[in-house]
Amino acid sequence: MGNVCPFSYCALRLFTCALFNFFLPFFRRRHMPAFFLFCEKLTKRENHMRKQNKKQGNARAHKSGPNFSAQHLLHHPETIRQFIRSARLSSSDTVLDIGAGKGSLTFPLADQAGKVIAVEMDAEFVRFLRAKAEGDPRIRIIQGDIRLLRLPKEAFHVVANIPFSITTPILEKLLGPEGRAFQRGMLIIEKGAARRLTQTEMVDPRLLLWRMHFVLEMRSVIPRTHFAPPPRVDAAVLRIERRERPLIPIQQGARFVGFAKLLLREPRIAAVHALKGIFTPAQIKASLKLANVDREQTVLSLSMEQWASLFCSMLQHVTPHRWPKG
Ligand SMILES: C[S@@+](CC[C@H](N)C(=O)[O-])C[C@H]1O[C@@H](n2cnc3c(N)ncnc32)[C@H](O)[C@@H]1O
Repeated sequence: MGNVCPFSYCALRLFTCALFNFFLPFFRRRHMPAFFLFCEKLTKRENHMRKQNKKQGNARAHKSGPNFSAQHLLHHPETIRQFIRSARLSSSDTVLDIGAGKGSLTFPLADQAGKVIAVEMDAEFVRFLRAKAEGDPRIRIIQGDIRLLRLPKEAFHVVANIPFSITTPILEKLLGPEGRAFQRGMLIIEKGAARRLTQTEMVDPRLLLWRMHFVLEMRSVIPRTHFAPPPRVDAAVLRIERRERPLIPIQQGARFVGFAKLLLREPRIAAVHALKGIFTPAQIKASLKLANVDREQTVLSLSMEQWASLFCSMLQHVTPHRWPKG
């Protein structure tokens, strides 16, 4: 600024200021509405595109099924070997591999069992499996959703690394009335789920019912790094074995659930109090004695055998109109 005359500098500033103030209202009136309209249009367009993308995403998810993300393939050779060995299969066994993926279990299973039925929902995996199993009479590959398929009618075992996200529907199918021919299972599931299913204190009537007919046991933990891609959490092996003699009659399942639901409304109170709504005082005394239940023992701490004994006492001694509804 050294050689600029201060007078001309001030005059220039005044002139530009006046020019700006003169044209600004004009610009506002003429161009700003257009500018705002343009911005509004842009935002609308962006919102529209966002909605479209969301719709397409949903459609894709729907088409491929909600569980397609559950593709954690087991790739650790030693874990696979141990897992299959622990299933104790013989050449006369039929094995169901639920969610066969690329067959990391299917093919080694065929070397142990007489027949392997591999179920897989992903068309690409199915193509891969069919090509690899071509000409092998021991392996049958079924493409479909396990939840919608019929289970075998003849005795079968399940040895599988199942899609974790549908653990409950798979168990419902195997351990419920549909799984009449299901004998034994070795299932790889989420570690947390394996813990919940095998803990001694239970508040879920349906789980109690399953355990009237099956023994559930958590075996080894499988680190998440043994899968590709690794799941969020570690997995564990759940062993399921049908009891030689069910603790309650098979056909009384719904009634047992009703009984368990009523008692489990307050799982922390003593069973002697929980039973008051069903049994008379004399019946309570006799049933507790027969089931070997202490007067202070809570509902939560009842063993499987005690549950079964109390339920059977109800069937035997209580008039049906007092039985809790399922
Ligand atoms: C955890 S991966 C196990 C794959 C393979 N058994 C292994 O251990 O490498 C589960 C598999 O189940 C398949 N799957 C997911 N939902 C399914 C369903 N509803 N019915 C059948 N297969 C399903 C997935 O495509 C995936 O291949």
